[in-house]
Amino acid sequence: TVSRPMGLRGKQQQGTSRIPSQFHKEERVAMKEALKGAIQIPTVSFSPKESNTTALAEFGEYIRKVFPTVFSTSCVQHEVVGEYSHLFTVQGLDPSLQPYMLLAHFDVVPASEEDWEVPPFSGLERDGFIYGRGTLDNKNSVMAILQALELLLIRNYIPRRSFFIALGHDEEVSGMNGAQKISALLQARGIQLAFLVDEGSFIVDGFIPSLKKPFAMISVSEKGAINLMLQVNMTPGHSSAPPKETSIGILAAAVSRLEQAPMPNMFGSGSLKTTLQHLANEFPFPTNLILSNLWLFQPLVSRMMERNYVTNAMVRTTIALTMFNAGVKVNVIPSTAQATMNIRIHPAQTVQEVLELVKNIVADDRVQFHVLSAFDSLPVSPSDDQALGYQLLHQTIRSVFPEVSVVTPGICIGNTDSRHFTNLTTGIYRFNPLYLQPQDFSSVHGINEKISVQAYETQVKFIFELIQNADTYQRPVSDLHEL
Ligand SMILES: CCCCCCCC/C=C\CCCCCCCC(=O)N[C@@H](Cc1ccc(O)cc1)C(=O)O
Ligand SMILES: [Zn+2]
Ligand SMILES: [Zn+2]
Repeated sequence: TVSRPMGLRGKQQQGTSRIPSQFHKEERVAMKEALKGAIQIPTVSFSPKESNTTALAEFGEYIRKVFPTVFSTSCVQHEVVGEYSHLFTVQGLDPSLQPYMLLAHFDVVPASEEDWEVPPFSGLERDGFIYGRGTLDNKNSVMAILQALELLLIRNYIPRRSFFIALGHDEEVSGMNGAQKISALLQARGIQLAFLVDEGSFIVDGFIPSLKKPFAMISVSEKGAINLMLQVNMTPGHSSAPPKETSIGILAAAVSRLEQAPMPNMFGSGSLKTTLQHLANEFPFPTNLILSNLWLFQPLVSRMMERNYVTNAMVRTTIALTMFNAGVKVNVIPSTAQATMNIRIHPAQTVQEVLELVKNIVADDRVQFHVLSAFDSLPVSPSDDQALGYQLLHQTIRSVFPEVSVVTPGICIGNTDSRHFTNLTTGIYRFNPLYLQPQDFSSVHGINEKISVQAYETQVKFIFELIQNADTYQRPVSDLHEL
């Protein structure tokens, strides 16, 4: 099956000639060196209250230095928002075209030196790969977006359609000071976006064992989340005469019950069904037949999806126990035990429904529930012929990755800064133009995160083409029919 972007037919551009996405040797060297320099700035978010603010400020200086044309061209306005985040407004020639946004973040999660093959903030190049925290999540996007714009401006490109580039500084700790403030600022200015492109999905390769070909998944929604703290208070005392049950034991039994009772499989009411239907013909016999007849084989396929952690996360609400605290001394029975968990909510369920299920599984009145934060899954963005953002991504994937034959909508199992922009657009697309294999996925927030020089160049090329593709006068197909 060769899937085609159906919504963008006819003439591509009027007036301006297209700039080929070919870069000189010196430009290619400069772009990889610029990425290495960005990786060397340790812009770590430790918690909502603790980040390396010196590095965040230094990053602002760094992008000014390496992208001088972006900062000196009159059609580009630059603002710092929330102290460290950046908002660029690129003024297009035609105000009748609705603007869009390219979104990325330059804060990173911490990395401990000793586990890595190369120091995580070295940006070292080895065997064609640039190593370091942020090479996939998400300084690659930050740098590629600015790099593509720099190269377009150097070639005297002036966009027709206005667009915003928003670069968050606190995505890894929820985006409240960066992305959310940028969103509020644009809302106050009365801006509505045609669409937005952020991180959150890839050209995925090797996540489904019998599927040999990679496919591009554009995430059109993301799971909801609850950070939940469970607490048990009991009478403290001397460990030499312990009671039958302690706060630690009661809490441990409660969280163990949660681990033993997974949330229900929601495959039947989720978008993974659509994703697999798009992919059906790519599978060998008999999986192709099974996936083409989900009305019959749904129970079988939903069980197959549970077999690996990533596809399992796509069919159900997941609960990860992430913090466990109790006790101060070996011979003191503590009064309080606390366990914190990170719950990711499947779109077919709500925060309230999940909390109800969790309480029923714990089924112990001595366990208190404290919701630290919670939000439902994000609205599903359109992926039909009329969806401009989706169709532009599809078109650009086809031209930059001609070997990728399937582009499919999907769901992001993590959360992204894009969730702060639902007030500005219904078209939120999470897609990084990079191949991702399971071992790459493990390196994100893990060890030895790296990007190949060639993959980074291709990411710059993708954005270079996407910006030009967005300068289209083509209307969604249904509008064309009305003309
Ligand atoms: C047929 C299906 C095959 C599926 C293959 C899927 C492969 C994996 C593809 C994408 C990976 C998902 C990448 C997730 C990016 C999420 C970025 C992130 O880590 N975000 C943080 C943000 C956050 C949210 C809330 C907080 O309080 C702090 C941070 C996250 O934890 O989600
Ligand atoms: Zn990220
Ligand atoms: Zn991350």
